[in-house]
Amino acid sequence: MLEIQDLSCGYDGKPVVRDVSFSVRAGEIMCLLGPNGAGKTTLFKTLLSFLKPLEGTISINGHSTAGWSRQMLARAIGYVPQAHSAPFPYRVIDVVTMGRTAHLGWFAAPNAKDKRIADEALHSLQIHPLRDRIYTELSGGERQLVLIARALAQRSDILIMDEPTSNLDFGNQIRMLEQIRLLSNRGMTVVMTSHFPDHAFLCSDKAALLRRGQPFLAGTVKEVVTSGNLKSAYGIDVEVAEFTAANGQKVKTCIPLMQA
Ligand SMILES: Nc1ncnc2c1ncn2[C@@H]1O[C@H](COP(=O)(O)OP(=O)(O)OP(=O)(O)O)[C@@H](O)[C@H]1O
Repeated sequence: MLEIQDLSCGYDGKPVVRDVSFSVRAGEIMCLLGPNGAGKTTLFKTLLSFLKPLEGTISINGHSTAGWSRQMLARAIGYVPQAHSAPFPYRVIDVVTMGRTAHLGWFAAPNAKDKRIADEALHSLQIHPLRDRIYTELSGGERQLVLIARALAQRSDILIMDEPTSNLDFGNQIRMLEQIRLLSNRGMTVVMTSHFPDHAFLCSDKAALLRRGQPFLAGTVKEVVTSGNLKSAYGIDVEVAEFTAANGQKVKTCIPLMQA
């Protein structure tokens, strides 16, 4: 569904990220890991066409996205930014309806169908009670869910999520990962970033690792999230452990080893 081949991206002709190739199929989740400044946002900006690729191709359902209008791309890919403070105190329903922009013609205002789709998105995430609340008065976790609802209202098949768990407490991080898993169960393709390799174990089918000055890695979570790869990316010693929980669930986790 989403296929990236030999992609290099960066600024002013200078690559930040080189030779990136991966594919994510419908209903799969890919977790993109990498240290600060490795180029995760730069790669996302390129996937979303805010930056032109320096080399390589991005294809959706076998069609290169080069030359697609912003509207065509927005219908194919929804973007969920980190929960942010909106400059104006919009109501939640208005923020979510903004997700319909890609489907509106020039100067057209959202109609009853757009409002219905926005309401459906709120229901599907079980946050409809927030409908008439003011976005800027919500907690970080609630805002993040509203931004996901906005992307769902966009009705794209692919979701790009920039650190969907940032600013969330421990419980809400896990609830957010469960929510992402539910979206993928409905057939959505999700590419998300995280600063926690455990999140790849918890909810991803695939993982990718951007490392400064080293080759890009992509594959199954088991192939990519290894102690050696994490050490080469983050410069710390990490052990990957597996244990069986009381309910029989097998869980893998990364254990950092302190030097001091
Ligand atoms: N507009 C820009 N012009 C030039 N260089 C930029 C620009 N934006 C980012 N960079 C540089 O590109 C590199 C990658 O930045 P990017 O924001 O993509 O990293 P990241 O992996 O998303 O980092 P973080 O995890 O800290 O958010 C950094 O060295 C950064 O300084």
